Amino acid sequence: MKRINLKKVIITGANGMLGTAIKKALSAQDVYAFSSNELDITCSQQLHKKIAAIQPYYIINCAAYTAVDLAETEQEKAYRINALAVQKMAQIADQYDATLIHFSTDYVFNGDAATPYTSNQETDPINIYGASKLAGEKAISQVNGNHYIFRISWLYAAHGKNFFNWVAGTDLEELNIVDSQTGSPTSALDVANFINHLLNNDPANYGVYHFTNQGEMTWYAFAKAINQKLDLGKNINAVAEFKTIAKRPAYSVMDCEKTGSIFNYSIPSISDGLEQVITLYKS
Ligand SMILES: NC(=O)C1=CN([C@@H]2O[C@H](COP(=O)(O)OP(=O)(O)OC[C@H]3O[C@@H](n4cnc5c(N)ncnc54)[C@H](OP(=O)(O)O)[C@@H]3O)[C@@H](O)[C@H]2O)C=CC1
Ligand SMILES: Cc1cn([C@H]2C[C@H](O)[C@@H](COP(=O)(O)OP(=O)(O)O[C@H]3O[C@@H](C)C(=O)[C@@H](O)[C@H]3O)O2)c(=O)[nH]c1=O
Repeated sequence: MKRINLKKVIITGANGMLGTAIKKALSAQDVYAFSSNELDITCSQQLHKKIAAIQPYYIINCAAYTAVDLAETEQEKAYRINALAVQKMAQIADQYDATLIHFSTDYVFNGDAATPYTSNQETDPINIYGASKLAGEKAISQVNGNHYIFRISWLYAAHGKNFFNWVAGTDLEELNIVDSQTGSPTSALDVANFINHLLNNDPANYGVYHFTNQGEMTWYAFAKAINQKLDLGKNINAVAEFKTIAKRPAYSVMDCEKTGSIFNYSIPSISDGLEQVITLYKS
C-alpha cells in the first residue's frame, strides 16, 4: 500500500542494534531502510543517489563504526565512517532539505565530572572512537542545517552485540566486571520510541541533545541486575580495573533535562528500560 500522507524516512545502518530497533518502532512511517550492503555511507555517490531518488523528509543515521578497542588501531576507518561520511551526509541532507537525525556518544566526555554532563559542557574524548564521533558532531554542526544530534550511552537490546546479550549468553559462570565506570545503560527500544515521538511531534529545535535511560550505575551493577532479573545464577565480582585497549571515561552520565522539556517527553528509567528488554529477551 502506498503511504502518500506520510513523510519519507531513510534509515542508514538499518541492520545494526539501534537501526533494527528504530526500523521496528517506525513501522507506521514511510521508511526506506538500508543495511551497510545496500548503502555504504562512505560512498557519497551512493548517498547522493539514494537521497535524490527518495527525497526523504528525515534521514536517520544509525550507521557507525562502534568497535571501541579496535578503533585505536583502525583510526582512519573510524574517522572515515564516523566523521567524513557524516559530514557528507549532512551536506547532502541540507541540499535536499532533509532533516538529519544523528547519534553520538557519552564517550565524547573525558569522565572527570562528578555530576551529569549537560549538552553544552566541554567535550574531551579519551579514546579514538569518542574522538571520531566528536569530529562527526562538529562536521554536522558546521553544515548548519536541520540537524539533530542525540548523544546516547551504553546501548543494549535483546538483539545485536551488546553488554546485556554478552552477560545473558556467556557460558562463564564467574564474571569480573568493573565498578569504576559509571554511566546510564540505555535500551535501544527506548531510543527508538523517542525517535518515533520526535517524528510525530517535531519541534524543529535543532541541535545537540542527550538521551539516556534515567539514572546511573556501574557496569558491575548493570551485570548484577541482568544476572538477577534473568536468574542466571552467575558469580559477578566487582573489579577496580578490567584491562582494555581503549580507555573508557570513569563517569559519563548525561543530563537529559533539556531533551525532556524541548520534546515534551518523559524519558523512562534504567529499571523500566531493563524490564522491557528482559521481557523481550525471554519471549
Ligand atoms: N552501542 C552503543 O553502546 C552506543 C552506540 N552509540 C551510537 O549509536 C549509533 C548506533 O550504534 P549501534 O546500533 O550500537 O551500532 P552497531 O555497531 O550495532 O550498528 C552500526 C551499523 O552501522 C553499519 N555500518 C558500518 N559502516 C557502515 C558504512 N560505511 N555504511 C553503512 N553502514 C555502515 C554496520 O553494518 P556492518 O555490521 O555491516 O558493518 C552496522 O549495521 C552509532 O552512532 C553509535 O556511535 C552511542 C552510544 C552507545
Ligand atoms: C568483557 C568484560 C568487559 N568488562 C568491561 C569493559 C568495559 O569497561 C565494560 C563494557 O564493555 P563493552 O565492551 O560492552 O563496552 P564499550 O564498548 O566500552 O561500550 C561503549 O560502546 C560504545 C559504542 C559507546 O558509544 C558507549 O556508550 C559504550 O556503550 O565492561 C569487564 O569489566 N569485564 C569483562 O569480562
